[in-house]
Amino acid sequence: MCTAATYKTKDFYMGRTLDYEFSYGDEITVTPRNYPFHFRHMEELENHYAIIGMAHVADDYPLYYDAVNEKGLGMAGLNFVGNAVYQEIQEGRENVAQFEFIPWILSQCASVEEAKKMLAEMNLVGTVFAPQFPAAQLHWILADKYACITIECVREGLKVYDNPAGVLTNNPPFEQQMFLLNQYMHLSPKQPENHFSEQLPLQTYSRGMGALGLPGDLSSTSRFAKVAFTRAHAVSGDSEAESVSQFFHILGSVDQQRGCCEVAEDKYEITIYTSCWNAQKGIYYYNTYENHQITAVDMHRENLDGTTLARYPLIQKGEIRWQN
Ligand SMILES: C[C@H](CCC(=O)NCCS(=O)(=O)O)[C@H]1CC[C@H]2[C@@H]3[C@H](O)C[C@@H]4C[C@H](O)CC[C@]4(C)[C@H]3C[C@H](O)[C@]12C
Repeated sequence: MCTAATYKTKDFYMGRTLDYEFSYGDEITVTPRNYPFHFRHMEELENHYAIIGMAHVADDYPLYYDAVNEKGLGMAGLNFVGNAVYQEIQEGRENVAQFEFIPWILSQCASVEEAKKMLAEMNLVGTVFAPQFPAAQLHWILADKYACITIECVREGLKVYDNPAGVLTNNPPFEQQMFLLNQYMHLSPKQPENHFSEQLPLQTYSRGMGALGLPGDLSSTSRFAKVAFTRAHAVSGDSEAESVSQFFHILGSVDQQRGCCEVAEDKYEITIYTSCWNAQKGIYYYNTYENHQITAVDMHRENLDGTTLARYPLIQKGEIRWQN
């Protein structure tokens, strides 16, 4: 399972949890402007926007999971197993392989508006990067500080939805996730009043009772509701430290602890990493399951006019700060 969200204070932030039972070998990867993208079914792109994000690098190619470009447009791919259906190659269209989708959009679009125009020309195909990497069945959240959309390629074709919740998890399709939110419209951060019965002396006995009924399990629909509620009510100061800290708390509301989601005997899905990027500043923050310290990589500290990838393996080891 995975969860992605957007968040706005003075700056615009976005990020995701990556929940899985194993890691592909993830690295914060900066693709500079002159790294050539050799697309499988389209012309090579020699110059483009710089990108920073989490990727598995194979044969010097950044297989991005989530990323943001220097214009502040960000995108994340989340599992959509059983529902993602890629298209057949078609002459006269932009045939984008699923693993090229994030680089193709982020290298060329400065905004969601621009991306929507590119999506109208796109044919998303299932071409694999290499035999050992079968096509990942994903759907995507794409956002800048003005707009957020969800992109799903299903049996009926490519669907693009406005995403007013600013949240994405996994199955079922996005429209159903949004519909299910109707169930929770009575929830509130304020304490409830007794509408149950005037004849009964009902009282609140604990703080937080306004959100009684907000799900806490790890299913995709429950995480969608939990994080949508948390994000909608999150309050923080405008500073970078307060905003980033609050963002990690928002996604922390759907953190997966080892042992609670068994996917095979003795195999558990966990939150491998949580990311948060400041879209305007091009800074990528993350922490990992064992390392709660927030670590940052700033794209603007790299040579963005270069031709080679800059790669930073995740710092996985946590440290305890002793006070005595
Ligand atoms: C496993 C990751 C998604 C995690 C997730 O959504 N978990 C939910 C589990 S569940 O459905 O709810 O059960 C996805 C997100 C991005 C994916 C990677 C990216 O798409 C980049 C390449 C794409 C290649 O086709 C496969 C390898 C790969 C390197 C992908 C491996 C894997 O599928 C990743 C890492």
